[in-house]
Amino acid sequence: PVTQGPVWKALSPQQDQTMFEERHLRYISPLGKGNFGSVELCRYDPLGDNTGELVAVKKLQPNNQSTQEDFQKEVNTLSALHCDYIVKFKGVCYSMGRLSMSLVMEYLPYGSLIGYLENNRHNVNTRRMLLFASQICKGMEYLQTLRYVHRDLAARNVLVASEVLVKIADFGLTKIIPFDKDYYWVTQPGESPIFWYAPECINESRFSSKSDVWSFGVVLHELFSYCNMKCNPKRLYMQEIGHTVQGPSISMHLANILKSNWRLPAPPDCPPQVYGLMKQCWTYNYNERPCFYSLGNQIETILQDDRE
Ligand SMILES: Cc1cnc(Nc2cc(F)c(C3CCN(C)CC3)c(F)c2)nc1Nc1ccc(F)c(N2CCCS2(=O)=O)c1
Repeated sequence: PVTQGPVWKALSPQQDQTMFEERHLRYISPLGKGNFGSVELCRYDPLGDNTGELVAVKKLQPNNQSTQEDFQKEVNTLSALHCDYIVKFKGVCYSMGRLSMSLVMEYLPYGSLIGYLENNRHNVNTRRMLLFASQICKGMEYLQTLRYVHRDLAARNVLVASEVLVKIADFGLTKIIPFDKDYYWVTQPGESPIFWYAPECINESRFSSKSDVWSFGVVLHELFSYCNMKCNPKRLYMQEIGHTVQGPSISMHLANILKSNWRLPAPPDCPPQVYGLMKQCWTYNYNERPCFYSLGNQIETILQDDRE
């Protein structure tokens, strides 16, 4: 007799942990809004007795930028990532009425790194910043091994899970590098965070893990500036470019000052070794930039030295 292979039993909604039924998803409060859509704090409470868990639910804001298809790609991306330093995917919720889908993720109570550092700058010391930096580095190293390019690494997209743990969030712009190349060429650059972009992203829309390394250098700058609005990257670049420059020519001016080797200045009281790391990330030629593995080791070394 022909032996039957394993018969995959279709999971029922209750058994499938990644299916969230809308009727049990209790809205609590808004967490954030942007051109990406909106993120809300909800409690998933199937027992109806408030013992359910808190979750962060991202709803798609159907507008010209992000389409249902992009959102589906974001869901697929996040559901494939399993790393302590990347926000956890929990599932999806289909609201049948509106035929729309929401992305359900773990809820990180401390919010984005920007708000956290602004509100806690007095009790976050160099060691803690380096701990956060090494966690972001490990998350990015994990992404790189899966051939993902984040393309929007910035302090606003890093969330604080606890006093000693941060996680990378928001994979709305993440792309997978095709198997036969080591970069991703973007055709439709939408709202671009150009002040976190490497030169090759500005000039050729060429994205790779090495351009994520450049953005990591800008995140280090934000970290060691305590995400202070007065010296955030956009402000510092615009001071150098000149506030009279407007619109599309900003990226040309930005590309020029980077070409002439101007870089963001060291944040106040920034340890020289840390500024040295930033400068490595901002090497003009992407082939000469360090990889996340090397950056992680250098951060560990600075943490060791700091301990002695
Ligand atoms: C997945 C996830 C898990 N936990 C959390 N916790 C969280 C907890 C919080 F108290 C806050 C704030 C803290 C400050 N007060 C005033 C309001 C609530 C908060 F903003 C977030 N947020 C998540 N996502 C999320 C939320 C909101 C977002 F704007 C963005 N994004 C931003 C750029 C693209 S983005 O979509 O990544 C992601």
